[in-house]
Amino acid sequence: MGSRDKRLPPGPPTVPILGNLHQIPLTKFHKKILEWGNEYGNIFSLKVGSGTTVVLLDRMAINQLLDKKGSIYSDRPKDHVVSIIDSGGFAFWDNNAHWRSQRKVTSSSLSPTQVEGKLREIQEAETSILIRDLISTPQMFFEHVKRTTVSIADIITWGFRAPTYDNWWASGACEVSDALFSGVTPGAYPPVDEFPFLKYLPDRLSPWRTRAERLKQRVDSFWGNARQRLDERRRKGVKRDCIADNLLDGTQPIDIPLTDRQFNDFLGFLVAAGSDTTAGSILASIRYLASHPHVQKKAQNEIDDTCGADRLPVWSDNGKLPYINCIIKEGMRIHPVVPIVFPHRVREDNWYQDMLIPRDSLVIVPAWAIQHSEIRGYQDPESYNPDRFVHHPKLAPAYAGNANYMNRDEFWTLFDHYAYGAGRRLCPGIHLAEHIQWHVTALLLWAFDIVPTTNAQTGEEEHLDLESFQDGLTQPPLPYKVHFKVRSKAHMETIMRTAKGAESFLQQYEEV
Ligand code: HEM
Repeated sequence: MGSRDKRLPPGPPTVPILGNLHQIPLTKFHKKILEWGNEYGNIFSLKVGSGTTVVLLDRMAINQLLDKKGSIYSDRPKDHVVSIIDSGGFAFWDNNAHWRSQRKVTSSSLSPTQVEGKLREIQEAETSILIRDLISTPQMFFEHVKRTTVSIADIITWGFRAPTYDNWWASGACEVSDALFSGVTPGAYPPVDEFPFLKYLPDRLSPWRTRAERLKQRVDSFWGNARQRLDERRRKGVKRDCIADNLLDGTQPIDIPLTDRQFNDFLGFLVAAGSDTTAGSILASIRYLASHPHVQKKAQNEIDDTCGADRLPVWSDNGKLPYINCIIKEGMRIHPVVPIVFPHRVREDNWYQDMLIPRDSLVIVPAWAIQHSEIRGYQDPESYNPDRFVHHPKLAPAYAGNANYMNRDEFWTLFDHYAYGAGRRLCPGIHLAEHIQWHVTALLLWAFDIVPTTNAQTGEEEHLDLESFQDGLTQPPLPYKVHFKVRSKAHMETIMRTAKGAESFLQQYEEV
């Protein structure tokens, strides 16, 4: 136990029983992966007890295995603690009929046609409210960004919006999602699956079990409450065009009908997965923009030529604003908010380049490590430079879904990132996430110069630490300060006018 079979990909030396467990850091694991990749190669393995993890830093291997052999590379880890919590909707399920059924509903509800069609106005309206709120209470910009992403997700799934961050649909949903992601983060509980005897210890020696059971109750109770609000609205005869109502009315078909609990978990998880990640990406990007004024200026030149000060950018301007796409892509390259993509599990023994990837191994795509590696394709990877994408400016779905990885990544010349994962588990929210980021980035740069704050006493610019992120499964930035300076009086008037129209459009999603 703990030793490495000679047929496995190479990796750091192991010790009996633990394997490499003692070498896996509890924080900044994504950075350690890059170090190990440089030492042991693009495909290496780690042993934890009886389990094997294979790390793929190799674009071709990701394509050959996760994309091309998706039928065997798309299960999820068998995780005892996650199975106690069991509130992950389909994200934590194996590639089975239930997973396919829920994934199909998600993909069709969040398809490019939907995101650019009936969901576009919701995004436009909520982002113009964001810009208005940044003028009235700029110090609350973390809350405003989170409110925006969670409200869009709430409307699409449950048909309710969150007008302020204090609203239950925003703060409540964000808190329960944070708790869920923290609860399933590796390191939050002992490696029970690799050392199965831990499962049999009594409760008093297994605080992780009690924590998992409490988390299950908390998540269940929160999304159960959302369900009551939905049922109450429907009892009053108010139906809305959202996933919940469409499922209940049968206008959204589903292959395998859901129990009440599955229904609540499914919609709840979509909100959790869609809001925290998107807000984290946007907040990271704002900090890079604040410390790179020339990047803002370049985008603003494009925006000003296209929109002037009398109207906000809208999605149909997309073709004329390619630099906005470059900013989004560089933000997700330099800081993928999920730095290590959730593991995939391989269903049967498989050989790749004379190396065995044994059945039940976990396979990891370390997005951060690949995207921070000069030898894996990014020149000067530590520098924030959206210009690296100017000849490759389409948004991520155009490349991520491409069957030919050379097109996806154009090896050695131009590259796209892995921030949304790979293969059959590729994030099904990718189109929505990219569109929300597009709207927020375009509107922010149209409306404001984003500048570092100044010290009241010395008058000097305050330093922005570009490296301070939360640790865990998702890694949004830790709180920081910036100043949102409205670009002109004309911009201000346009913002207020547009926000008024947005408020009246969004009223249809208020609680009844
Ligand atoms: C910037 C924003 C986002 C990022 C960085 C992101 C990233 C990811 C990643 C890395 C995965 C795992 C992929 C894999 O296993 O290979 C994933 C899965 C998933 N994401 Fe996203 N995501 C984002 C936004 C969204 C949105 C807006 C939604 C929906 C509203 C969403 C829903 C999901 C779901 C349901 C899964 C599980 C898919 C499955 O297991 O089959 N995500 N996401």
